[in-house]
Amino acid sequence: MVRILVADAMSEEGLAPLLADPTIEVVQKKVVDVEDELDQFDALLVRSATKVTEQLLQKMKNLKIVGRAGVGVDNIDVDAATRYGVVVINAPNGNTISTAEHTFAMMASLVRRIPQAHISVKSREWNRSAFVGVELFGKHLGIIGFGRIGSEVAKRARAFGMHVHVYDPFLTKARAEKIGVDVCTLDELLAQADIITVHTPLTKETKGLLGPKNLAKTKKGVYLINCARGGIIDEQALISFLENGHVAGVALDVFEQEPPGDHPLLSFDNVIVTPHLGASTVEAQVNVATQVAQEVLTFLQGKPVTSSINLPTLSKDVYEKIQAFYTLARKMGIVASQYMSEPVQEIAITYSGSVADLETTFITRSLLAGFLKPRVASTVNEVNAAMIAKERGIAFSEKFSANGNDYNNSITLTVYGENKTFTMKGTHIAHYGDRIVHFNGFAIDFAPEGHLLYIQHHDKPGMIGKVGNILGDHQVNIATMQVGRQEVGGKAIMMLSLDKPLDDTLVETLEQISDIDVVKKLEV
Ligand SMILES: NC(=O)c1ccc[n+]([C@@H]2O[C@H](COP(=O)([O-])OP(=O)(O)OC[C@H]3O[C@@H](n4cnc5c(N)ncnc54)[C@H](O)[C@@H]3O)[C@@H](O)[C@H]2O)c1
Ligand SMILES: O=C(O)[C@H](O)COP(=O)(O)O
Repeated sequence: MVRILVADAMSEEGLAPLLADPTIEVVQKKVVDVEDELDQFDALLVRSATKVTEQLLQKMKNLKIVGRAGVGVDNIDVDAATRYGVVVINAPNGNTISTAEHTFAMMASLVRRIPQAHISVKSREWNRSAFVGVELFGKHLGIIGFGRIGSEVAKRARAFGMHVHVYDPFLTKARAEKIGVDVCTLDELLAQADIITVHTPLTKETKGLLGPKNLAKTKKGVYLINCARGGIIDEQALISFLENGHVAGVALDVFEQEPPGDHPLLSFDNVIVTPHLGASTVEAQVNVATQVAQEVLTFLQGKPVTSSINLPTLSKDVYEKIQAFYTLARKMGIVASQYMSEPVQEIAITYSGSVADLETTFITRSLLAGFLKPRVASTVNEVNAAMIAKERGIAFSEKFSANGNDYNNSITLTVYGENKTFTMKGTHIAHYGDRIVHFNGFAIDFAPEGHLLYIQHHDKPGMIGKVGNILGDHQVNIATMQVGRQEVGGKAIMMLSLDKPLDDTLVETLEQISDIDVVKKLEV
């Protein structure tokens, strides 16, 4: 039974596919209420309230995936999740419209002083002259961060007859032209805008982006809005610019610390606030919960997820094309790691023929995960394989060749160890399966699966018989056997597939046969 912890409030309608699955148990409780069972969950679903820290990840030993029902993953230690091999997914566009609409609601409320007027009337006052606002029509709106939400805000601003200026260092000219906005520098935006709204993620670069220096470049009487992340507008600087009257008003949905407690900003009459409500609509919550529930289900069924933060993203089509090579690569990694039972410095992978045209990042990660699995105690998978390889000083590279060299497709793996180099080549043949066609300098043809026994020997009559007799005497049945040699009387190999794993003592017995140089058990 798969167990999923839903740690923040989420739409039941969105979670329906998980709740309806009889193989899944969904527990809707806060982390503190399931402290004793944390190691029993396979998946964790959160919004922004639950902090997915390294400590929590350590406790959730069985965790495979974290689903964020929303956009921002700043409450999740993605690096730690990656190290632990935990996939992190989000629902990047389910709440875009709601947040853009909330931004607009805040903008209109801010310039027309609706929250203040509302409180006044509720206090039985009727003071019309105290609440004279300004129009949005004809005003210059500066949008910092022109992604999903920023661009939806722009569409609405244009409908209101506003002039829209956009600053986003990663915005391509083509996209800006398509949407028809004025793209400018940050300084130009700060100088022109009557109202500034921020829609960036909170990063090293955007933290304090509107701080003392940049706020000083804004027009006197500017209005500011933050429905993105607390800290993009520096709260201390904001207090100074409100106190000196430079900033006419501020609308905040987010804070550096949430909840903000008794924050000085809350004392200003011209600061209007909501408790992180951008995504809090029925529609957005159904959207984001549906997106993560579907993705988690897909992931638990062993299929590729499309909105992962720490995995290469694959469409279903691409996944179907790479699936066979993904499996072949994994097996090649497992075999190579066991054959090269020594420190390794570099792994070079060459994709040839049809596989060279595919998205190989995932295939490479699969190979690395296979290679590292026997060498590391912790979980290793596609999520953290590249990171673990780097941590262990194992460089890896990919090369591509259109020519499949006698095969429609092939993957050649070269492993550079401290004392030797090992090469193998594999191919996937439709309706036949995975085959290893070159192994350690020998042409051969075997399926990389089950209990394999590799023997390198001198090409002499009777070698097969000697090996066969010993295995037979110990009740080890040989399922298949492939042989190869470099030249008559030279070095030769046997690759046996056995019906059960071999004891180490038997390996030692085989090593003692004269003219046998190498014996390796390979378990795939
Ligand atoms: N208040 C809420 O409830 C709520 C809801 C949803 C999203 N959000 C937040 O809104 C923000 C935007 O979300 P989105 O879905 O539009 O994200 P997005 O990734 O689509 O857009 C972010 C944009 O910011 C730009 N950007 C990055 N660094 C920048 C910088 N230094 N200067 C200027 N632009 C920069 C990026 O190029 C990108 O275009 C995020 O912080 C998200 O967490 C808040
Ligand atoms: O990043 C987001 O998606 C928003 O901040 C929404 O957060 P919430 O799911 O906690 O409302």
